[in-house]
Amino acid sequence: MGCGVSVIEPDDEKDLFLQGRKASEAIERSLQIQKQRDNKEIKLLLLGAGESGKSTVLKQLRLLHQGGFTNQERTQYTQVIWADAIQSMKILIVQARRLGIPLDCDDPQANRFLFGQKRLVLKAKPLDLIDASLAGGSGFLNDYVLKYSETSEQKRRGQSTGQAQGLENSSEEGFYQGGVGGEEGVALQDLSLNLQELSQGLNEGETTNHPGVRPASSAAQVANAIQTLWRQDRGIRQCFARSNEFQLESSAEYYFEHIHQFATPGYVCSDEDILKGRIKTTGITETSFSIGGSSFKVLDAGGQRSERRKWIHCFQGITAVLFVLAVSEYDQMLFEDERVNRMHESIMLFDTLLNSRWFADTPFILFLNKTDLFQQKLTRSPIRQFFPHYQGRVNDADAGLKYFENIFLSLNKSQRPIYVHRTCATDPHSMRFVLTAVADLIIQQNLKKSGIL
Ligand SMILES: Nc1nc2c(ncn2[C@@H]2O[C@H](COP(=O)(O)OP(=O)(O)OP(=O)(O)O)[C@@H](O)[C@H]2O)c(=O)[nH]1
Ligand SMILES: [Mg+2]
Repeated sequence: MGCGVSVIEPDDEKDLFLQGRKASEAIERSLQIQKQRDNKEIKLLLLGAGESGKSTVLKQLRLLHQGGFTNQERTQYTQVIWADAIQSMKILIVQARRLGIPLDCDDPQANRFLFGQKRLVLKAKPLDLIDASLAGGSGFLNDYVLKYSETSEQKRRGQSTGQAQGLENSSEEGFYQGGVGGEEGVALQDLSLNLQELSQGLNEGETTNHPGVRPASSAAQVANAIQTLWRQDRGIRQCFARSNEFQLESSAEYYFEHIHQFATPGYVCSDEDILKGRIKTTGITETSFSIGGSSFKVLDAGGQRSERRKWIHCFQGITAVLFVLAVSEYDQMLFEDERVNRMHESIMLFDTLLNSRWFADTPFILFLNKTDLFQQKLTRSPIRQFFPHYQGRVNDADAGLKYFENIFLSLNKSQRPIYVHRTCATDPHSMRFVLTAVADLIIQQNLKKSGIL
């Protein structure tokens, strides 16, 4: 904010009262100028739980209005996706064991080849196979280790609660605490997924005796092994179909289908890869756009619980809130706390934000996102199993979406309309229409608010 300078005339020099008055007038003028500037700029705040698709929506805006992504981002995503792909396949192998799903690759007698491929994947060390500096340096490494260090599930949970700063007694407390009750009686699932231990176990005596396993495997070999397991092992597919029962990247299937490209040194991600890739947002990013002659500032906030305590810092002067709900996650648990259903978390979050004093006059737009994944899972994961009040048919996507939409709309305690869109944030074609409609709506609302319409 710029500060005006008050000019002191010679006659006024000794008149302290006049000097003071001029100084406050100058400050007042400068505040007015700032306010006018703020009124002109549209501030759109993206909120929602972790992994709901906020940053993907922002990526679509960048494709539409900013010419897309930089080369540095494209190489960064190659590294991150490659590492996530390896780890995602490891997770499927280990989870299959936990869930009692027999894997074709588990039997060295029946299928020596697949067995060898499994060993290759389990022994692969993603951090040795990628260029960590291109992936985002130490920030990436910290997040990455936390993300995949299964023994830290409790730590993840600890980080998501009890660290409230300055909001302990406020009514907004709910949006970072998650509103979850006591821990009594809740058994922590031991996923037996400490991948480090797993790799150590392998190193102790399992390295030399099996055909197909080489001590040091190249990226191409690991990629090949992932592709083979994905295509040929029926147990891996069965386990994937039950991935709502554990934590797996939303785009794991895409990574496996395109595994060789991510393993190729020097590969530069396409727009589609970047839309499918995931880098968790930490803090709040601000991106400016010019849309339809209006200046937009889009604020993208990290949605995981530990990130939400930062939200309040950007609640002032918001023109509209765009709340992103991953509607497909009605059968999944939070990454931060595997006792809590993701849909329940989003409902609580939306309720707290929509009815908070901060946004009493702010328009809300609700994206029912990940409709593609929603549609795909309806039959294998019936909504009624998780939401017993649901009356619609099992595979009726429209009824399912309407059901969740009504739950969210029923939380509205004000007269404000809530604008709802069904979205697949990774699809540039449909998002172009949705985002154009949203921008038009916000521009109109802003003009009305500033008295121009
Ligand atoms: N299939 C599918 N995947 C989606 C969709 N929207 C987002 N994703 C994927 O979901 C993952 C998470 O998306 P992000 O945009 O990073 O989620 P976020 O809300 O920004 O997450 P935080 O930064 O942790 O708050 C990414 O791998 C996206 O590609 C969708 O509509 N369909
Ligand atoms: Mg994000």
